[in-house]
Parts: sequence; structure tokens; C-alpha cells
Amino acid sequence: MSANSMNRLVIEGGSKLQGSVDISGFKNSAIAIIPAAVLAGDICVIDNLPEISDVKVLAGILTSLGATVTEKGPKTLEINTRNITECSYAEHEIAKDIRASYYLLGAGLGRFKKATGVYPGGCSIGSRPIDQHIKGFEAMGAKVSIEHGLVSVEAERLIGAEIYLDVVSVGATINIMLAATMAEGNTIIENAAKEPHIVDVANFLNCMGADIKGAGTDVIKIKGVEELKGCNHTVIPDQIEAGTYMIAAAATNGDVVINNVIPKHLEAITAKLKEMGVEVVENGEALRVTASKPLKSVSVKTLVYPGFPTDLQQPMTSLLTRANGNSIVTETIYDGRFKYVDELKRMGANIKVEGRAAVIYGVDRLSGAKVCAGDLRAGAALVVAGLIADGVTEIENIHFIDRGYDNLAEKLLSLGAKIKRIEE
Ligand SMILES: CC(=O)N[C@H]1[C@@H](OP(=O)(O)OP(=O)(O)OC[C@H]2O[C@@H](n3ccc(=O)[nH]c3=O)[C@H](O)[C@@H]2O)O[C@H](CO)[C@@H](O)[C@@H]1O
Ligand SMILES: C=C(OP(=O)(O)O)C(=O)O
Repeated sequence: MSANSMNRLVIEGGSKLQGSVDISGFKNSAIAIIPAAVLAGDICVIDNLPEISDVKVLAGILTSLGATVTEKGPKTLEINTRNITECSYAEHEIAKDIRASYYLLGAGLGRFKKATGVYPGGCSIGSRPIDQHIKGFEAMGAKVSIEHGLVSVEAERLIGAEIYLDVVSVGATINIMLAATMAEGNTIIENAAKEPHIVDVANFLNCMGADIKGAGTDVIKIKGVEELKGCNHTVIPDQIEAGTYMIAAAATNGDVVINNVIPKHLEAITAKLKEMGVEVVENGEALRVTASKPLKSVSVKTLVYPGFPTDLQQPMTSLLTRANGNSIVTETIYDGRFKYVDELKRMGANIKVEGRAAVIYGVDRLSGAKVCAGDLRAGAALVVAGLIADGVTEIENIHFIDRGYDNLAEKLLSLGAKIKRIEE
């Protein structure tokens, strides 16, 4: 996969999505589990990994640290971290392009009691401080310094602590959990994030021999252990990829069976789609999404899990351009996640952004245009808009989409979309 900003998706809108699609492994889980494998100092086999560039970047960083990363299949990696002797990835500029590189700080701190890396990047969706990660590491006795874009953490002794997070942070919860797994004594994370991937990462760590209880609730208790061992783990299905296909199905008046999902993780989006008049029927590990009636406008507020996920706010806004009447989307997690709205407006959307809220006035149609993805889910929003627009939409900067959507063009093509990927 290339980060060439000239690569683009070309979509001719107007096709109803029909058929079935298989959801891949969860990006946000996979990219925490790969760094977590450093803690094992052993062989881990991770299955159901999504084919996305974030996974490739992390596998590359682990390799350069001395791990042997072997492809055992298109979605399976065997990661041997026995030969890693230190967790320093300061020269890896590419680690700045993704968020999850910072999990190497927690994992390195746990196993080697030190780590150094570049300040994390990820989607440009507002301010994304790491003060809660630092607060957690420091409470366990680590010294943390941030200078010239490098973050260093080091502890003579890493000692379990009681940590109350000031904000519910997915990243801080996971990073503290990683470090605490091999700290002396007990750690308690209060006001912890409860997202599905927190549970997946905790299950992976427990499978390596960690002692973590309470993941998925807002109090996580970790009893430090002296060593961990390798294990096999299958990544859970991607809640956000599944939600994106649900939205795309609804937007195109489609009828799509979305396979390999955990319906419980999708309750917030299912409820919102039903409120809009979309039929969503659960059948074991599949959801059938059928839209045959005019869509009603709704209010959506992004919240921490189990609320409506911020990562679906952008594609949801594209869907709401088709609803009858005025919808309101309130973004409570990030302070800059409406930048993509200008691109939707270029396609004929009528949206007014006021601070953390956007009012979406439903329009009869969108028109295809040349647009540019500014981040991962902005890209997804433009894809949804392109699917329903009259004429041709050309989306540039699709390396952002490649960060988190496994074979998006192929999957949409198999559902009847007129989409092609152009590589230059
Ligand atoms: C790789 C990954 O898993 N990314 C996800 C993760 O991002 P990420 O882990 O970065 O998001 P957080 O849950 O940490 O951030 C939530 C909020 O807390 C704030 N905050 C966070 C940490 C901190 O130390 N201080 C602080 O103030 C952030 O600015 C943000 O406003 O969860 C987000 C919220 O579900 C998702 O949008 C991202 O897709
Ligand atoms: C914000 C996201 O990702 P990241 O935290 O990896 O930038 C996302 O997946 O929508």
C-alpha cells in the first residue's frame, strides 16, 4: 500500500448496495495487540488482523526493534519478540503517522522499564494530548520526558498504583494496562475507557499470563506478574468498519448483510439507524440493514462506549445529508472533527457547523466532485457521499482510508458499487 497522495478512489454514485460483506478484524484492537506482543518476549500468533497500513507500519517497527514478524496467512502474523532487547523507536519517523505507536511506550516500560519513541500522530481531528498516559506512568514511578518530539519513559522500579483518569481515554487506559501488567504489585485504573478493544487487549494480555480483571467496566484491576508467555489470539471484528457499511447500506437505500460482527458493539448505531426508519435485523453474528423508506432526520451525540462512537460521526453526517428535515450532530470527544464538512459542502451538502455541533439540512441530492480526504473517517464520509451523489466523485489522499479500511474498494465493488481505485 502506498502513501502516494495522488492515489484516488473514483466512485460513480447511484447504485444501491446489495449482497453481503465480511467485516475484518478491529483496527484499534490490532494496533494495540501488536505492540502488546513485545511484553511476551516470546512467540505470539495474531489472527484476523485487518489488511491495513497501520498494521504494516507497526509490524515494520517491531521488526526493526529485533522481532521476527512472519506472515502465516493474509490475516495472520507470528510475532517473535524474544530478541528485542530495548524498545527505542525514536528514529522511526513513520511512527508519527499513526496513533498506536505510543503503545510501545507502555509495553517497553512493562518489559524493559524504559522506552523512547516519537510523539504519536494519528488522525488530525483536534487536540490529542497524552497527559493521562504520562500521569499513569508517573504514578507507577516512571520518569517521563518529552523533548524535540521524542517521548522517553523510564523507571528504576515500576510499582502498581491507583490511577484515576481525568478524562475517559482509550489510549491511556490501554497504555497504563500494558505497563501495569509487569509492574510490581497492583494497579487500579478508575474512570477507565470501556471500548470493545480494551476488552480484546485485556483478553490477549491475560492469555499471555497477565492478571487483569474488570476490562469493559470503568474500574480495571491489574495484578503485576513477573513474566508473560506467548499465545494465540484472534482479533475481534471491527466495530467501526461494520458501522461504516451499515451507514453506506442505509445511505444507498440498500439491502446488505454485514457478516462477522458482534451486534452488541453496534447497538448505538443500530438504534440510530432504526430511529431514521432503517430496518436492522440481527441474526447471530450478522446484521441485515435494509433501507426502503424515506430517512427521518435525527440528533446524534458522540460519546464514549457504549455511546455513539466518534469514529462514525463523519460517515453518519454524510448519511444525514439524505434525511428529510434537519439533523444535529454533536461531537463531544474531539474539538476538531468537522473539517471534512467543507468537502461535503463542495458536493452540495447543506451543513452549518457551530463549535462542537453541526446542523445538517437534508438535501434532495449530492453532486459528484473532486474532493480530498483529510483523515481516515473523513475519507469514509466522502466515500458514503460519493456512493449517493449524482455523477462521479474522485477522492484524493486515500492513504488515510488505507490506515483503517481493509480492501474498501473491493468490498464495495462486491456490493454493487461503481468504484475503482487508481494508483499512480
Ligand atoms: C488507535 C485508537 O485506538 N484510536 C482510537 C482512540 O484514540 P485515542 O486513544 O487517541 O483517544 P482517547 O480515548 O485517548 O481520547 C479521547 C479524548 O480524551 C482526550 N485525552 C486523551 C488522552 C489524554 O492523555 N488526555 C486527553 O485529554 C483526547 O484529546 C480526546 O478528546 O479512541 C478514540 C475515541 O474512541 C478513537 O476516536 C480512536 O479511533
Ligand atoms: C481516529 C482514528 O484513528 P487514530 O486514533 O488511529 O488516529 C480512527 O480510527 O477514526
